[in-house]
Amino acid sequence: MIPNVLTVAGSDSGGGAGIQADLKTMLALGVHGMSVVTAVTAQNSLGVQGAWELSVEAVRAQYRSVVDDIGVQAVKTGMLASAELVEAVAELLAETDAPAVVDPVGVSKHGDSLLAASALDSVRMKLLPVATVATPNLDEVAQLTGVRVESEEQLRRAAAAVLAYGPRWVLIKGGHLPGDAVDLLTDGTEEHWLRAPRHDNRHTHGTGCTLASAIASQLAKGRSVPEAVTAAKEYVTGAVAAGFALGEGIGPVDHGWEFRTGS
Ligand SMILES: Nc1ncnc2c1ncn2[C@@H]1O[C@H](COP(=O)(O)OP(=O)(O)OP(=O)(O)O)[C@@H](O)[C@H]1O
Ligand SMILES: Cc1ncc(COP(=O)(O)O)c(N)n1
Repeated sequence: MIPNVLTVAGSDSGGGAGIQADLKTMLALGVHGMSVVTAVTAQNSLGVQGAWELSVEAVRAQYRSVVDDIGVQAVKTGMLASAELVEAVAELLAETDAPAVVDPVGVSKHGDSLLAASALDSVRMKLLPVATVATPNLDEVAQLTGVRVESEEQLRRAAAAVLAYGPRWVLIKGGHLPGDAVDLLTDGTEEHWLRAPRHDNRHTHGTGCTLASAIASQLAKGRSVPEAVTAAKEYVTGAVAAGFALGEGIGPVDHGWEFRTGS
């Protein structure tokens, strides 16, 4: 049986991040991808030119249509835009019997805000507690916990601060630190350091979305959290290495890099 994976996220018209990145990743990893659109963005390699969020009613209806009939083996969340949407999605996740990968998307790679400042408390108190794995980057860690990370050793402190809000596991993404691309996965007991060479490629639009939906895809296939994150890290590292020079600015990672190898 092919597992079903649901992404709850924003649309990126440029196709590098958000819903589009998630569905491409799911196809590449052999699962059936489905989507709940939370917001529509006008976006390209230069930045976000506009964003329009959907109503709570529209988000709930999409979610229920998928879950009630088709069923899901894992859910991934990305851009949720507002406190109302964060709270509605947290409630839906709490009712769903499947692992949830929560990417607490705050700002785009260009610095455009994708989450209202007034939603941060809802992320902390409602969304993080229902996450199987939360995957903040260093800016999101600082926004949510006040912990600033400037070196690998400080990733531990960041992880503890996020775990205090209740996710089962946290993956702190160190992609914005200099040197190797090092992430720390921990549940407060076990620690897994995921290290990959940094690819000197500016086409990294969508790395976070790609990693989180790859984790959800692997969890849906029945892998444990450490196994899923290890496989997802390999996939995103290959996608960054292959990144596309599309547009005038930051191009996307190549979600289909494995199909193109050797062609
Ligand atoms: N230049 C790079 N080379 C290799 N791996 C990278 C590079 N940049 C980021 N990564 C890896 O990509 C994954 C996503 O990390 P990153 O810190 O970029 O997340 P993010 O900021 O949430 O992404 P996004 O900006 O797409 O939201 C991590 O596993 C990180 O280590
Ligand atoms: C709809 C949407 N979701 C998420 C991101 C984050 O991705 P990035 O930080 O690579 O711009 C984005 N830019 N757009």
